[in-house]
Amino acid sequence: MDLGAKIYIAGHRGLVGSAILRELQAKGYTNLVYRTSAELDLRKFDDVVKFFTAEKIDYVFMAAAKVGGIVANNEYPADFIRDNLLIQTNVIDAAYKSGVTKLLFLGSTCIYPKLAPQPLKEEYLLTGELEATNEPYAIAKIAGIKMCQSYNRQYGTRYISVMPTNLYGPNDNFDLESSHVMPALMRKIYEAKVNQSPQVEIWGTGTPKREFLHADDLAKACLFLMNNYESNDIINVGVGEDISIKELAETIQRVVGYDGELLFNTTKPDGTPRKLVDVTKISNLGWKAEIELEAGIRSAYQWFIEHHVAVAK
Ligand SMILES: NC(=O)C1=CN([C@@H]2O[C@H](COP(=O)(O)OP(=O)(O)OC[C@H]3O[C@@H](n4cnc5c(N)ncnc54)[C@H](OP(=O)(O)O)[C@@H]3O)[C@@H](O)[C@H]2O)C=CC1
Ligand SMILES: C[C@H]1O[C@H](OP(=O)(O)OP(=O)(O)OC[C@H]2O[C@@H](n3cnc4c(=O)[nH]c(N)nc43)[C@H](O)[C@@H]2O)[C@@H](O)[C@@H](O)C1=O
Repeated sequence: MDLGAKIYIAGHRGLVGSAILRELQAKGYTNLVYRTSAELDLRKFDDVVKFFTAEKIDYVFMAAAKVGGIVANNEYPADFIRDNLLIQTNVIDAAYKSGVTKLLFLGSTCIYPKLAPQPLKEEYLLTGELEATNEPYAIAKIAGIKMCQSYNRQYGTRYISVMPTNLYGPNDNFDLESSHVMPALMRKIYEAKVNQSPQVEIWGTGTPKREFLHADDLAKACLFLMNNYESNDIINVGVGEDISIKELAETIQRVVGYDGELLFNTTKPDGTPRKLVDVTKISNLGWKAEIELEAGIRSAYQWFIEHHVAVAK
């Protein structure tokens, strides 16, 4: 991408989109376009086509999606499959119709089979049953991958599909009903400390393992891949290490400074037992994550205190 190329960051206020926007600005890209969902609802095809036609966009980072944690996915499956299919179909098709040079689509590691061998290699896509709690969302993501690949084959486009592991960082969603585990535990453990509660509730058994990548690392990977990756095949982005939810909670307890008891609520779902990604492919291209987990949690927690707690006062 030339520094003056016109770049659209879809979902620029979200966890991933805001990190991509910061990274593009830091690298000197100047011709950046973005819209909030109130300004441009990507579920509305005619509006999306009008936007792409008027803006003459060169590159698209596709970080707009209906996103949520395990319980939100489980309780609102229709919203997750419908909104994601609409958003990604409209953006991919409008990008093609308006002659976009290159597009980066973001999937997720939930596209891999629930019980696939670990670490998850890219070739395991569509080799087994998906995890039930997020199957509709995963099916939408798989449709997005197939749509990019099909447009590349039929129309000669350059659309790449990137599969990040679980993410965290600034502008994450801290709503306890709809968030992922990392922001949820930061908030719950912070509130338990402030309220001097002897216990804090953790969903599930605490035994599932997850891998956590800081959104700033993902943003760097996205720019790297936009500039260096052309294949039709999907590519994983992760750190190559995972920890149990119990270990995650203990790490957050250390960061927050709270030594109460962890109470595991086993009426809540565990989800997939493990989803560690194989990062051999991106490592061989010369990219690796830089932010160590506890340091990343410290900085994300600091962001939470400054933007949520301070604002609420
Ligand atoms: N968070 C994670 O752990 C992971 C995320 N991913 C993927 O990364 C991508 C970004 O996720 P993340 O940043 O976490 O999500 P967020 O929920 O933080 O942000 C999503 C963004 O999408 C925009 N958006 C949602 N609906 C619409 C709509 N109808 N029209 C226009 N814009 C819309 C929102 O815009 P606005 O703010 O203006 O409303 C928001 O900024 C997604 O594709 C997700 O699947 C993959 C793996 C893990
Ligand atoms: C990125 C990925 O994110 C989702 O999958 P997930 O990894 O299962 O999501 P999660 O972060 O919400 O949970 C991870 C683990 O953590 C446990 N857990 C404990 N306590 C809390 C808690 O308080 N909140 C949440 N949300 N989880 C908790 C929870 O029970 C589970 O065992 C997909 O739906 C899909 O969106 C997707 O692709």
